[in-house]
Amino acid sequence: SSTLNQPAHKFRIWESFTTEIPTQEKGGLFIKGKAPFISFVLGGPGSGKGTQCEKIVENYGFTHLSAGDLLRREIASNGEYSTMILNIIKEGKIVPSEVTVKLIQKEMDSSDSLKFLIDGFPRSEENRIAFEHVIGAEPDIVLFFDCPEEEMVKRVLNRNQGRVDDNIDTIKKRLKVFKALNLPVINYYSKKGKLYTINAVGTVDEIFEQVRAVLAAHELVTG
Ligand SMILES: Nc1ncnc2c1ncn2[C@@H]1O[C@H](COP(=O)(O)OP(=O)(O)O)[C@@H](O)[C@H]1O
Ligand SMILES: O=c1ccn([C@@H]2O[C@H](COP(=O)(O)OP(=O)(O)O)[C@@H](O)[C@H]2O)c(=O)[nH]1
Ligand SMILES: [Mg+2]
Repeated sequence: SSTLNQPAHKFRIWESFTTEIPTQEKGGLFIKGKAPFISFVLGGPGSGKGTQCEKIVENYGFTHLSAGDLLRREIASNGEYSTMILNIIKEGKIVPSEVTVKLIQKEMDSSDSLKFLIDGFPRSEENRIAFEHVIGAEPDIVLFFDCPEEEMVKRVLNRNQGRVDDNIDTIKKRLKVFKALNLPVINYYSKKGKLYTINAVGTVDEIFEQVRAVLAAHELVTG
């Protein structure tokens, strides 16, 4: 489709105007001749991002990158940033963009996928800008799971995955951070005409029908 060709087309134009070798960070995906479709998946804590991403993967074969999962994997690896990341997650704050974008970049660069779901990122305008600079791409669409706070709190407290941040104190902090830092990102994509708001209340299947409609409009449901 024309959407899928767009980034590659842009890159070829850019390439013809410069003799410089692109930096390793910038546009790595395009250097490999790939022009993947990228969807960011946003919504407050417990809004159902991860659950719906799993459904999208099952049905349409996207590659799912959960920023939170990548950070939790990094904690478990006991690397140089493990303690720092753990402390930030416990406080419901946002890990420095440098760390998160690097983890996402590593996954994207080592994948041959042409369809990525980036779940729970960008969580701030700083995150968003860092992604644009480092990856050299913007999302094609942004799915926003819109859910009332009481419902999000209820779901997170029932999640039962042993997460250090699924307690009432941290949830309150995360909701504040969501409103202060993530809503501006959502507004940004709304103004750009890339935002698709999904009513995140209802059964998992009811919500997935709305997601399906958005993906169908982008011709992403065939393979
Ligand atoms: N539509 C839904 N109705 C009720 N519970 C849900 C729904 N979707 C997800 N959940 C549950 O709510 C919790 C949070 O969902 P999750 O997908 O982890 O959200 P997020 O990734 O946005 O934090 C999980 O325990 C999940 O099973
Ligand atoms: O890009 C990201 C994604 C997650 N987080 C941290 O990881 C936590 C859990 O994120 P996740 O997306 O897993 O939570 P969810 O919204 O799915 O409940 C967040 O509260 C943040 O502290 C972060 O700093 N940057
Ligand atoms: Mg999640």
